[in-house]
Amino acid sequence: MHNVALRPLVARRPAAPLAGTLRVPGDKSISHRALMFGALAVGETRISGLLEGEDVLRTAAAMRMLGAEVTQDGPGAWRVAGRGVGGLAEPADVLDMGNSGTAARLLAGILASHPFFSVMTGDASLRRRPMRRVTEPLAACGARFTGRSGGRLPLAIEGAADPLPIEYRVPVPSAQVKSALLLAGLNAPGITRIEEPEATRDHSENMLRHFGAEIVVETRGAGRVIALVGQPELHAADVAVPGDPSSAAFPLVAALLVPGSSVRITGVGLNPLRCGLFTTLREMGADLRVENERVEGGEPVGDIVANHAPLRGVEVPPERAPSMIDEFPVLAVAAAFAEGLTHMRGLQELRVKESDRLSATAALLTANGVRVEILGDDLIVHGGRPPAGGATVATHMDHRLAMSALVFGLAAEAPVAVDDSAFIDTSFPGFVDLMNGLIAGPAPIAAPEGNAV
Ligand SMILES: O=C(O)C1=C[C@@H](OP(=O)(O)O)[C@@H](O)[C@H](O)C1
Ligand SMILES: C=C(OP(=O)(O)O)C(=O)O
Repeated sequence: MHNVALRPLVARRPAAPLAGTLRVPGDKSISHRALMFGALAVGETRISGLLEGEDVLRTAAAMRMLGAEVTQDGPGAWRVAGRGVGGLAEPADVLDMGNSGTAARLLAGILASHPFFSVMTGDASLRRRPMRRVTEPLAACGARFTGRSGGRLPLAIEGAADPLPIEYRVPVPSAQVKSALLLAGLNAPGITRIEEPEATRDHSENMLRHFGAEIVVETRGAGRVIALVGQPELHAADVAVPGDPSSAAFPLVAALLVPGSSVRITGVGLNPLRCGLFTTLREMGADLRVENERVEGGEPVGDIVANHAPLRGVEVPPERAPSMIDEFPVLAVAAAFAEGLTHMRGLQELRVKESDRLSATAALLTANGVRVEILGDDLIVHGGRPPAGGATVATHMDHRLAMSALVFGLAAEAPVAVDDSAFIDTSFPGFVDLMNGLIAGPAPIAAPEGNAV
């Protein structure tokens, strides 16, 4: 349990369908990277649309502690005056990455190849998450990591004085591990070569190119090999952060589930390595359209229109998992309202997120009257009966569980409560107001009687 006051909420069926046009906050993955690459570039990087969620604010604070000048000019508008590759300075205090796996793991890569001592920690959720997946391969550049049992945070890091380039095949599909190694490779002479057996989100690769690094990406089977030439001069570059498809998932699924709804979400990032949920929902019969497709800041972007439609269960193949890894809790909610079985395969990575999302998602649905099975690393949701609702869901310091449970409550027969909504701010500040703003009449998401939000 964390030590700030809990913020319970309850969601109930709205008096009217969801309708309107909205923008979701900036992409979390791209926001972290814009601040980090900006700090490693020479000159001033200007960022628009930065996600001002807790996770990204932790990265901003860490970059400041490492000597970059990070300034907020207005909502979403930030500037980073960088120190150049290898130019960051020893932090005077512990780097606290809060709830953010991305911030912690990418930062480990940066710290590994800077010749100074640092200590990193995080909140109770992050301190439970595995870090050896980055510290073991990063040690090959000459860095030393000392952590708690299981290699967990807090972690003491002695960065390499003369970092070596790394060659590594990432054993799990993880953009965080890949990105940590690329960040370390930036300050090593020679070629850092990373192979991933399955393609994962490529925002680091795209942004490295955007900042002037030499990087070659080759397809190998279902995966990729990435070769980065070390010690480039990165040049400050402007970054326009698109709306986060992982955040868009919540209003979008809510619109599919609440009868009569029609919602347009503008400026959503449509990187193909992030679009597995949209593909799956279409296969389920969802009425989803993409309009105004365009490229902004090197990433594909479009407006998504979602209209309520009946859904049917589908098989989600394991090779699709990396492209929708954060969307399984909300897909499971959609599956509960679909006709028939939805079988999601190959979800082992869900066990090491902010919570064990495989068992917590199953618990969310079971508590609310939906039949669910976990078979090895697969999740099977039995749809077909109107989900009852009525439970209070334990969210385990996990923003995606909290938002998924509230979306469930908007369509279930009885209201659904969450024990704590505080962590929603890590990725989707303003979520509750934005959802309530789509509905005419009394706010369907609110504090339970007798609780102030
Ligand atoms: O690289 C990134 O920005 C992210 C990668 C994914 O984690 P893994 O690399 O652990 O799969 C994802 O779950 C996380 O929300 C963001
Ligand atoms: C897994 C997530 O984030 P992170 O790993 O950065 O904590 C997420 O946002 O769903």
